[in-house]
Amino acid sequence: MDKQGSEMRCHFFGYDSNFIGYYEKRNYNKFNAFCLLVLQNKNMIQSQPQQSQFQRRMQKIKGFLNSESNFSPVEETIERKTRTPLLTQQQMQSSDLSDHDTHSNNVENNQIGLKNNCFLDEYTLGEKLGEGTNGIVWLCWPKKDDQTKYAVKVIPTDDEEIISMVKQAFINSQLLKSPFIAKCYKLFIEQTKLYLLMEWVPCSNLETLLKQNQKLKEKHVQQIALTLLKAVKCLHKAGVCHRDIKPDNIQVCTDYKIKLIDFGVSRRFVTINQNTLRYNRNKMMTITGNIHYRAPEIYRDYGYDSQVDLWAIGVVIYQCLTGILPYTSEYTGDLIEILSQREPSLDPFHKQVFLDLPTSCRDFIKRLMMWNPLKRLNASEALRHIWVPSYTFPNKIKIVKDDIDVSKSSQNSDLYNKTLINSAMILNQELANTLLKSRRFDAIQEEDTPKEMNKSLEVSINACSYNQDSLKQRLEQFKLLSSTQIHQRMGNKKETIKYINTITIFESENSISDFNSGMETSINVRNLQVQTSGKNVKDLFGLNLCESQVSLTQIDDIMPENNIQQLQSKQIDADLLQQLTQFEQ
Ligand SMILES: Nc1ncnc2c1ncn2[C@@H]1O[C@H](COP(=O)(O)OP(=O)(O)OP(=O)(O)O)[C@@H](O)[C@H]1O
Repeated sequence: MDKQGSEMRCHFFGYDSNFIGYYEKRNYNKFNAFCLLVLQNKNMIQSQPQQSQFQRRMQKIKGFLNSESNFSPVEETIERKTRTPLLTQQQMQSSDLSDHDTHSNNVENNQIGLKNNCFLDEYTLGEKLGEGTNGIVWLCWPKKDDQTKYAVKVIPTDDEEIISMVKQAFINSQLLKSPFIAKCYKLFIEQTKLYLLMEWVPCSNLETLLKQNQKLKEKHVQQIALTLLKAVKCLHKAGVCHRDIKPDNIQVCTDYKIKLIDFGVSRRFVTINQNTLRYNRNKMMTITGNIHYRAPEIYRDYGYDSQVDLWAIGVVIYQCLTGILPYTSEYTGDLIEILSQREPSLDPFHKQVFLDLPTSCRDFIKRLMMWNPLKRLNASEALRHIWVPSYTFPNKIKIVKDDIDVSKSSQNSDLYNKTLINSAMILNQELANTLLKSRRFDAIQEEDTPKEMNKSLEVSINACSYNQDSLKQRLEQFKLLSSTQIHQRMGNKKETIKYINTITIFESENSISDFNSGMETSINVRNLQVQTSGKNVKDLFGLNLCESQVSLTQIDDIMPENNIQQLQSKQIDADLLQQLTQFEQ
């Protein structure tokens, strides 16, 4: 294609029913310039299979046009007020990450929008909605239809680097379809200003809410967490990392459902190798985002991935529930030093405001704020955590209904039961998930393992009487043991894996036999049975098998003694019973 014979890369830009457009990349000193060429009549590709194969490849490439190198400024010959093509949502919808063939209808719809009009020719500006570091956000509406309201972010700039970043952010936003992410409709790039036309989210910002109330009610935070996680799940599925999750970027509606805004520093971490057309997951290196919400791995040399968004969610939830940030310091340098350390800083989890939170909630936050991103929950896993309201109990975990003696349950504390069940569920789920996940890492070990070991874990609940210390100890053992096993497996070590088959919590009016010791225990002793498939596990508190202590969720205060006594007289609650009966397979 290059008449001078110099090497040029050719980039697909778009096509309509007749033509296919390309960018050619040329080097002008340090800038890469692109020429838009309408090169080829599509009909020149004769055979039908060839044409559809070509179109498939083009669709894929088009989806990855937005890598920084590909989206360099376009030198336009057409004289117009806007300097670059106005990118419409319709056009960008074609940036499909899927491997499947796209319907030709979609293809026909994707047209390049070269518009001559200015934003202010088409829209009227209304009141100011907010202000960020990059620009001011205004309410606006089309001149032709003043009933439809939008938000527009006006960014005063002619800096090519910023323009490129905003384009990147805009394109990233086009990949996302979630009710919990504010939509971006159009981007106008003018001589000295950018106009980003967005969905107007007529509600408060989380930052403002926190300033007004300091902290929020748990049930409201649960709703925020649920919708935020759903937004982030969608984001990550599309291969986009937000990288700036913080209260300012979370709009909270009256029902506490959120809309995520501001994709200013978002990044595509999934790209395609244009030669092989295979997906690559890329590590990110740039230190970005608000310092208080930055994950520790952002400061490491080896790069980070989308798990940084989960850390940020952990910090946001911590802040919403306690009214304080987990890591603070008078000097930014000190904060960076804390986060740069290899060893985790557990200070936030020892603060009284944190310890006052319910166990399942603390467990959730700790799992989101794991120092090691590999041990941190991802968005899908976090959505399955018991603390998140839409959590549906996985049918793999079985609780035997007959084991629940309702007549005796009135003596129990429903809260206490919930705590136990929750903890057991979380542990079992964690183990089950890890077993599933780890199968691909250690397939050979799986073969050596008896088949039934891969089956789901079983939880049976009997009515219980207990001794808190004994229970706590047992639960700790189970927790540590399961964590140990998990990390043993994740590390793909060769040690024999000992599985935990059953965890049983039971209560009896009569004396009961302790499974592990075989000792008889008295009436008011509550027991937790932990049955392992192997012999007694020698290194029960095998911290040395784990990469770091922080991987072990601390069960430090299941329930204070006086609370238990207080709650023992309460009836088991109807919801709990219903939940339990749902477990039946
Ligand atoms: N779609 C929207 N609907 C309603 N209000 C919005 C919308 N987008 C932004 N805002 C308001 O404008 C404020 C600033 O927006 P935004 O965070 O996008 O700006 P920014 O320059 O990227 O800020 P920063 O980079 O400092 O986070 C927000 O905190 C929010 O209150």
